[in-house]
Amino acid sequence: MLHAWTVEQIRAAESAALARTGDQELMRRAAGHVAWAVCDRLDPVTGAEAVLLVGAGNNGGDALHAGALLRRRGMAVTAVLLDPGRAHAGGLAAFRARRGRVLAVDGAGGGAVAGVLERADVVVDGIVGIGARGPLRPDAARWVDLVPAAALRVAVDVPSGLDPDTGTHAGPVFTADVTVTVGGLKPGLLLADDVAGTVLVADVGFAPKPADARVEVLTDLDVEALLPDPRTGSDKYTGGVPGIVAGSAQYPGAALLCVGGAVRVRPGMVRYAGPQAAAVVARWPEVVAGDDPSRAGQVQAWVAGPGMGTDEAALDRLRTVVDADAPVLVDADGLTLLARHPELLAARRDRPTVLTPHEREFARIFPDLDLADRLGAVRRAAALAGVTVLLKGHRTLVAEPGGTVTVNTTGSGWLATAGSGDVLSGVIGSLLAAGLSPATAAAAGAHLHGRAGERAAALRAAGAHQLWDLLRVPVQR
Ligand SMILES: NC(=O)C1=CN([C@@H]2O[C@H](COP(=O)(O)OP(=O)(O)OC[C@H]3O[C@@H](n4cnc5c(N)ncnc54)[C@H](O)[C@@H]3O)[C@@H](O)[C@H]2O)[C@@H](O)CC1
Ligand SMILES: Nc1ncnc2c1ncn2[C@@H]1O[C@H](COP(=O)(O)OP(=O)(O)O)[C@@H](O)[C@H]1O
Ligand SMILES: [K+]
Repeated sequence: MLHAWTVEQIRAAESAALARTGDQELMRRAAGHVAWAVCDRLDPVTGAEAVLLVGAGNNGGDALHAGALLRRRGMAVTAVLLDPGRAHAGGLAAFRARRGRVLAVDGAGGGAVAGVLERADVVVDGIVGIGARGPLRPDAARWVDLVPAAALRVAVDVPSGLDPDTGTHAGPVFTADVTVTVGGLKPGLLLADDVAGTVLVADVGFAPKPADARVEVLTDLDVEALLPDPRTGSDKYTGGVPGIVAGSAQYPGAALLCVGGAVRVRPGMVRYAGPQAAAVVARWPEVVAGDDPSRAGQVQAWVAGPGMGTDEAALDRLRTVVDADAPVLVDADGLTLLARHPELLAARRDRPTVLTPHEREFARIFPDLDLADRLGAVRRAAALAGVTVLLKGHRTLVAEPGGTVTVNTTGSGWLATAGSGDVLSGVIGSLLAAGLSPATAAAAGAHLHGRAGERAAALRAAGAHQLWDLLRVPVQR
């Protein structure tokens, strides 16, 4: 498992290390990682031109020390000092000692900066790191806007303009190919991967405690360990029995897609209870199907919602599963019904429950929560409703009422296809039935679904039903 920490937590861990090791040494270590990230991506290194955007804090100090190292590798390096009087003294001395070129934006050098940036092979962003307050100020933002897209763009610690805690950016932001982040991951880097690029964690000798992290990422190995395959002595019930309430005359395909997700994640038994029983069995002969969830027999977790419609019959089925003792996942039309009947959601408070909205569905159920900050919104939603909330999107987030959020980092745009969410809810239903906790089932399901989406992209396999075959492909080691 990977962990991410807030700025406050990073600062607390850093201050202990500062007392032990001293800030110059930490900075030199951070700079070493930045220089390595640059050299590893350039060919040839010697003779390449780098520009450092240097702010007034220690983030600029990291960049200047990195610039000194790049000079040693034979690069032409120019440091652009955005606040020349306050540039980090130790960093500037190290950089000058290596005969780096310095331009001050408030002096004669200001006019030359645009030209230097235009020619750069590499731009290192040391404008601000975790000391940033609010959106980039205009005097810094103007240089970010001039960074050429063709250059290798390397951010030190955090891309300037990006809020490290939330991944939001209200104004201009340094768009990085690589972010070398110091001491530990920050949540914003996970959420705004389009801004942070590849994230490398620079180990400089301190790290906050994993147990303190409130943001996590599952890895392939974590998920694989959660999915034990059948063993000698297993029977069809030991893997858990999911029950699926999905599909309608209007959306028959949703029943097949959702059931398919459930069947293909774990063997065992899947039940179906809805108006598409005949079609489900025709496609999935292993499924035990009927039309009434109250007469479905033993079910260890219910999934209700994909394409089920929002009429009285759908509402009756939803009431049945909400009243059930088993864990329940509600998706799609089921969420629309919950928004109209908040008493149904209140009835699930503190019981194993997962809601899987996309942003429009989320806004219907939690109209007061601002989705500009998705991490904050999903966390508040879980706390308000007292259930696990999975917010879909390019970065799917899973929040549990205790406040921990799992960020899913697998996936591809090929998942943005009708019915792909139906497959996801079936996958998670199977994992819930297998006994995983709501948050773990949701996060592991999103991870598997995302990997299937990546394989779909590689194979150019269009259509949500293609995901069935791609869900349980063994991890390559
Ligand atoms: N303290 C240390 O010894 C270490 C610090 N490290 C680096 O130091 C950084 C933190 O350093 P600082 O605390 O000095 O803070 P920063 O360097 O991140 O930012 C402070 C500077 O940015 C300016 N600033 C703040 N908000 C701004 C905005 N919205 N627009 C434009 N300018 C803004 C401030 O006026 C100040 O000059 C980390 O991100 C990391 O890169 C690492 O080298 C590890 C060791
Ligand atoms: N651009 C994207 N990148 C990665 N995953 C995406 C993207 N867009 C959507 N997804 C994923 O695809 C799925 C779509 O689900 P949903 O919106 O419920 O669609 P449907 O209702 O048609 O099944 C979700 O798992 C979501 O996270
Ligand atoms: K930065």
